[in-house]
Amino acid sequence: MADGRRAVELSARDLHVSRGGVEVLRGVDLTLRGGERVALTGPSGSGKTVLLTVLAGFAVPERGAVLLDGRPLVDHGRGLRPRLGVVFQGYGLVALLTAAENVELPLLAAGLPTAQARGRAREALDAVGLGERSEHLVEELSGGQQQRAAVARALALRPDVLLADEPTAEQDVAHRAGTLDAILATARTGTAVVLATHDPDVAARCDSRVHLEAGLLRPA
Ligand SMILES: Nc1ncnc2c1ncn2[C@@H]1O[C@H](COP(=O)(O)OP(=O)(O)OP(=O)(O)O)[C@@H](O)[C@H]1O
Repeated sequence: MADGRRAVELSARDLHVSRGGVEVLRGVDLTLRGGERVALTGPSGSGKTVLLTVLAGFAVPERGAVLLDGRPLVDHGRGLRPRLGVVFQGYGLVALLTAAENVELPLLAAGLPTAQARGRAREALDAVGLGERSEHLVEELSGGQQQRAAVARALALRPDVLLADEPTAEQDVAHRAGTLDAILATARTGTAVVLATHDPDVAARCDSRVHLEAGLLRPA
């Protein structure tokens, strides 16, 4: 591993998840290793977001389990959060903080010294082309800029696993390429990346593709 991190393995076993009385996931299996970049495709409403939410530990499956390095997510306790970077639709940014403060927040929560958190935030914001806007409040940013701030927040964590839900959907062509480059580059330091996307060009840039349909995941 380039920065000394050990290889990670995230595995989902026989996931069954219902939403609104419908079984959205009907026995999903997935194994993801450090350095792998996997595109998650599937029709709108097929359950990509639901799957990412379960992989992130934000929702619990009715059946099956998600294991990080062989242990259930819940067993990792507070140590789990800095290991998982997430970019979800809606972004979850704090509107009255600046972009930089939003990126620094989880780093400080993970115990990083302030100067180091600032440095990492700056680097991540630069990587997604948001350096010049870093001192702006989130509420002053456009939708696309907010999405890039959310990507920067996940990148700055240097997570073992990066789960991203259509992370370039709001971007123009130039920013789409740059943001995608920044996300995919994390695999070089051992991060495992899952990228839900409707964009065939984005899917093509990943190492492998899985397709979710009718509750089941298959290679694409
Ligand atoms: N909280 C909820 N209550 C009821 N139904 C839900 C809930 N969350 C998701 N669903 C349903 O679960 C299914 C899967 O939704 P999900 O958002 O995971 O799809 P998706 O593949 O990410 O779609 P898209 O590509 O449009 O983002 C949909 O039918 C959706 O209506």
